[in-house]
Amino acid sequence: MQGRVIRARGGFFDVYTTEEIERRCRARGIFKKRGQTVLVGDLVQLVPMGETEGVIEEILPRSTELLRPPVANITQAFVIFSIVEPLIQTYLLDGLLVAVQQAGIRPVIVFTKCDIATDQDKEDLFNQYRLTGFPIFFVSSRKEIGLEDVKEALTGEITVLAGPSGVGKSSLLNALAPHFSLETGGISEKMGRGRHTTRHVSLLSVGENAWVADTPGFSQLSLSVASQDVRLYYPDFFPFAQNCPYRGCLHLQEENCAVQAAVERGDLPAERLTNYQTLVNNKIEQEGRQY
Ligand SMILES: Nc1nc2c(ncn2[C@@H]2O[C@H](COP(=O)(O)OP(=O)(O)OP(=O)(O)O)[C@@H](O)[C@H]2O)c(=O)[nH]1
Ligand SMILES: [Zn+2]
Repeated sequence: MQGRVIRARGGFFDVYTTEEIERRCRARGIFKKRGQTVLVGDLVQLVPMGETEGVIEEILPRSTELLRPPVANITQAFVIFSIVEPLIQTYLLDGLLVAVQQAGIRPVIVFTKCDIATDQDKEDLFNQYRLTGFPIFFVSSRKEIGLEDVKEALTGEITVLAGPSGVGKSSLLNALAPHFSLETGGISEKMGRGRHTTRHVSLLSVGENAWVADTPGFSQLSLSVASQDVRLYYPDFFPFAQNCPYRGCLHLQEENCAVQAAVERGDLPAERLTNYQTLVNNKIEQEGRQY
């Protein structure tokens, strides 16, 4: 029998099985000997025991593996930013898009709190990210705008949420699946998350064959990409970068850089390039300090 590990606690693993029930499982001792750990998100082979228990016999190959939170087989990351309150910082958004792709995970851009943003703001953001080809959603958890489209995007996927504090990640999860009643507003939750409390990641069911990790992932700190590789995560630059005078053009100050030319013509959003250049320059500086 197969199943998906959705929770790990005190040496037990809760596995959602093909029978569509949860079984509380132990892992075979052999994993420890091999130095393997069962992760939340793992697809496992198990032997059922009784009505509600089982033993995990095998971990099936993982497509992705995150360290923070420790979760396997994430297929997509919702990169979540509010447009206002707090005001969007596109530099952080662009950095998260790079970090997510670097982990082999597909980014989905979600702009929250649409109820308090202007149409002009939404249009500008849409135009800024349209050429990346990543899916873009505009939602309001408070006014229940755009939630159906988001639900559809979650189907068949294991999703992790990423984004700064206060942008409405918990509110979005609550709006999608009200039975979670996650704490929102930050304060009480942050106190519960004190330095000494261990946070366990769980997968929450947000519909049939749709799972979301309850602990956000990725941060600016997790971005370990080399300066010359940043450009590999800018699909909106690709069609123009082909015409740069030489391979390996970093699109910084190079003469006849086709990406810079595209921005000057208005074919690429200027902010995408300036954020990119800041990121690359910061990386170059960091690398310089390491030697
Ligand atoms: N106007 C408006 N406010 C919202 C919306 N969604 C969330 N908020 C408010 O934004 C604040 C932060 O929401 P949370 O859901 O706690 O944000 P979070 O991203 O989970 O924050 P952290 O737990 O700190 O990471 C709360 O005061 C919410 O009431 C929305 O759609 N519209
Ligand atoms: Zn270039």
